[in-house]
Amino acid sequence: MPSHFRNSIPSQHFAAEKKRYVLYVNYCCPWAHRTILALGLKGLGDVIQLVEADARDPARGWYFSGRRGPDRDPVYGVKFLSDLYLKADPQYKGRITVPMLWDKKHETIVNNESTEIVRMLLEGFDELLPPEQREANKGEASFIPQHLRSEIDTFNAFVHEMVNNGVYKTGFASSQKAYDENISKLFQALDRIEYHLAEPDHQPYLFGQHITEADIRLFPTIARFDVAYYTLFKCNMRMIRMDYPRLHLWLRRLYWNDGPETAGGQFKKTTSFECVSMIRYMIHVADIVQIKLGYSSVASGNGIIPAGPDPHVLPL
Ligand SMILES: N[C@@H](CCC(=O)N[C@@H](CS)C(=O)NCC(=O)O)C(=O)O
Repeated sequence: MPSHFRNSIPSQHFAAEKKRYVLYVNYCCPWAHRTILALGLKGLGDVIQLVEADARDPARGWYFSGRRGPDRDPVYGVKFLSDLYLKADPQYKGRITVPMLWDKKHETIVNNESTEIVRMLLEGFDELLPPEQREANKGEASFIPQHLRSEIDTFNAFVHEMVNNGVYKTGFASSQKAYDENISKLFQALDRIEYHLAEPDHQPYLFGQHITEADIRLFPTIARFDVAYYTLFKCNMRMIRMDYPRLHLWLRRLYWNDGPETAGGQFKKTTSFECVSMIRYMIHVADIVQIKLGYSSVASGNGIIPAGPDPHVLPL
């Protein structure tokens, strides 16, 4: 279902301003993860407030439990994310999703579509940053270099459909036929990315020497693959660590890199395997939602967290 709030920053109503916007996330959610990554990599921690809704209620959706994140929304003191959706639009009947970008000035939702939020974070706040951190001044090191823009857009669209969404289509297939079709497409897509990474221009990162938006959008799915999707979503034809040497190296390079290009280790710091149950919310069991527990509750229905793989990400 398409997201409902689709405004941009900067635009006539939504200027890029420090401390005006709040990004609501959950660390288990791969769509939120990409926005948390973009925020961290761009060094926007002082510009945009990051708030975690760490739990999910079967009837009312995401809320602030106080276990990992705050016990109330720090802006309005409400308990449920749905209160903010209804504040933005009292008639709203759509899904209450994270990530969600909130504007404190107009007291409304700017956008709740992760692909668009990522673009805004990467490019829309540059006037507030020091000149050397602005995309226009970074040349080939920018997150979406001019000469690669259409290639990155095409790659992102493919990854979105076949991989980011592909694991869900496989995991939640409601017939054997749908499962068979989706798992086959998913692994064909992973094979294609493995092949893409064989090109000298596509190493060490997806588009060469510098981390781009394409890396940011693929990482949350691949980081969860062996740990959650392989078993719990039955995406088990091949494993990243066993069967995709280039993709595995790409994953570990991003995960273990704590230098300036990852703004001090943003890929590792933002990947929370401990975060409660990635899938629990999908089967409508109320609890904290984190990657491993979350997924395990959904798939098996009994909340048992699998032991492996150990370690979650192998050393570089
Ligand atoms: N198109 C959205 C999808 C976001 C999404 O589905 N988020 C999930 C968490 S991983 C969610 O909030 N689900 C709650 C629900 O559907 O009620 C995006 O990419 O931002």
